[in-house]
Amino acid sequence: MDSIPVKAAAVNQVDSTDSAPANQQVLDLLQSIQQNQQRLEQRLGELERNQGGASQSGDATAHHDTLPSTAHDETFVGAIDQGTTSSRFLIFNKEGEPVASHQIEFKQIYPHPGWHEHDPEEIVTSVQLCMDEAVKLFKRRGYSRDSIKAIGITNQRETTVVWDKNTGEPLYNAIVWTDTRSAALVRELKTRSGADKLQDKCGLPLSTYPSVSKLLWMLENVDKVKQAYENGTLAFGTIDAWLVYKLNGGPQGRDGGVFVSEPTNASRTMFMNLETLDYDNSLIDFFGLKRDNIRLPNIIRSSDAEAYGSIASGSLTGVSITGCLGDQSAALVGQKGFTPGLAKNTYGTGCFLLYNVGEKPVISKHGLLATVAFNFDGKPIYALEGSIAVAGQGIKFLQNNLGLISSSAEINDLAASVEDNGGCIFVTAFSGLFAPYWIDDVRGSILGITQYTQKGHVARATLEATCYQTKAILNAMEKDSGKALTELAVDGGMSNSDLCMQTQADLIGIPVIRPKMRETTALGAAIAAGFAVGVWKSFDELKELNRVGSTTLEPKMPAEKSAEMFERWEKAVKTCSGFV
Ligand SMILES: Nc1ncnc2c1ncn2[C@@H]1O[C@H](COP(=O)(O)OP(=O)(O)O)[C@@H](O)[C@H]1O
Ligand SMILES: O=P(O)(O)OC[C@H](O)CO
Repeated sequence: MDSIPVKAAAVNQVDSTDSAPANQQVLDLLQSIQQNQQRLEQRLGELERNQGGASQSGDATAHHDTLPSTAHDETFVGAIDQGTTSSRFLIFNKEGEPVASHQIEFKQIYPHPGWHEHDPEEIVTSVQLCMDEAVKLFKRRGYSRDSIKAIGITNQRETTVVWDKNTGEPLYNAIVWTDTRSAALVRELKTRSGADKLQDKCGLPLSTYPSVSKLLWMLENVDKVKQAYENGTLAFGTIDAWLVYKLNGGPQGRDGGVFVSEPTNASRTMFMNLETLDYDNSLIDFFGLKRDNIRLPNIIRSSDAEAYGSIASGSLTGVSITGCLGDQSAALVGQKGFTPGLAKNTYGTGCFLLYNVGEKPVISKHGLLATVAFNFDGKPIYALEGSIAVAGQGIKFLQNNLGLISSSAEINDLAASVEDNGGCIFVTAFSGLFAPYWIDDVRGSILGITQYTQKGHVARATLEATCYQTKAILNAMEKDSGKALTELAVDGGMSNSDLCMQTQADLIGIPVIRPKMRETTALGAAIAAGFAVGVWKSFDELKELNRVGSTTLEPKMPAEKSAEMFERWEKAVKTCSGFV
């Protein structure tokens, strides 16, 4: 919203000391104009605060009710958050407060049951548009574009893009992390010798989830991809690599294209060795790929002032990209989970619990993943991860497929219209079940339906499904780490639901802490970028960021009741396993 020019000059020209009583009317009129002007400006301020840089579409998850009182010559860091359902760009000040943002939902492509694609070009254009719109808003608020010192990127992980290294042309739609088309291929891989040793090296179990299975499917099924592989022009990357490449200008960028990734993303391909933080030929061999035929992005640090290049076009042309993190690692950083023992759970499209385990990876024996939390300075920090494939996606299903609600936020009223789940359990296994179960022959199933079941029960069961899986993950984490969490930091779109977060606290029996500013994923990317250019210099400096105004949800349900609910969930999982 542009500010209305203040017409103060005419008012100021009236010198009230000269005024004869006959002029009183004029003075009163001028005073009333001045008061109106002030009211108008106040109202404008309010409107902008309410807009708060909020999203332009769908589920606005911006929570910036107050406009930070920052001096306009401050330093800012931009953050691109390229998620599964939307792209956003946020501009943060040094206090970690977003001062402007823009969000766009983009097309979800479901060509067949179990298939899920994105258009790689649309991903890039949505990001560019978000940057341009957020910068417009930023400038309208009186800030200078030159005060944006660096840009960080955070992104949906595992989603796989392949393109021609010479032309920059995508060779197929991006195959999204949720996609299960490679199930048969994965079953075959599991029978190969050495399959049981993979996780020790790369941290992930064989499943349809990591990027490699998506790449192998394309190599088997898409002629253009096969051909590029044979010609040695096949570039493969996760969304971070694709975005950095395109934002730098593609093949016209520096050195014929900036082609980099970093460990929190590269570790999700199954090609990266967790200890060396580099591609491991034994992993690549296992998958039957020829290293020379495939161009893999260089793995660099998550925070780097030079190597990520800079924005080649649009309103931020010339601004350097200096940090990058997969979205779940970024959320851990944004929640300031820098020390071992800290954990966060992000309820987005899926839901991902990351637990900082320190300087050595922990290979799970109980269905969790080992992953890189961040690598800012060459000393990587690792995390144990519990990945849930369907969280907010279940809510979107009720909205888009069943028409039970018309916006995500409505699920809360619908779920609150009933007292409990009425015996209903929704195993939201649209992509099979991920951690800690890793069952790929199960599909979404609603159990326990009777004549008594109402829409509200299904809504409640949808929210509860993520909470049960979180409980199962925490149980596994406790077994792997030998420690129990004492509280759980949460964020992500679905954490907006009080009912869901209360259910979560009830089921896990520990407090759930939700920050006021929930764009922690973007904040994490900004931190990675800001570190590289000295906006922040130490973890200590970040302690106070986003601390004020958090909500704590204490467990209220009797332990026996929550144990009984969880037992029913586990029974439901067993009941529908093996269905496919
Ligand atoms: N008020 C709300 N209550 C419950 N769920 C919500 C609410 N607002 C958004 N969501 C859910 O949050 C998800 C989006 O969260 P977000 O963190 O933006 O995810 P992503 O990064 O995966 O795109 C959507 O699936 C949506 O259903
Ligand atoms: O889109 P989100 O936020 O659910 O995150 C996607 C994950 O990175 C997939 O591993």
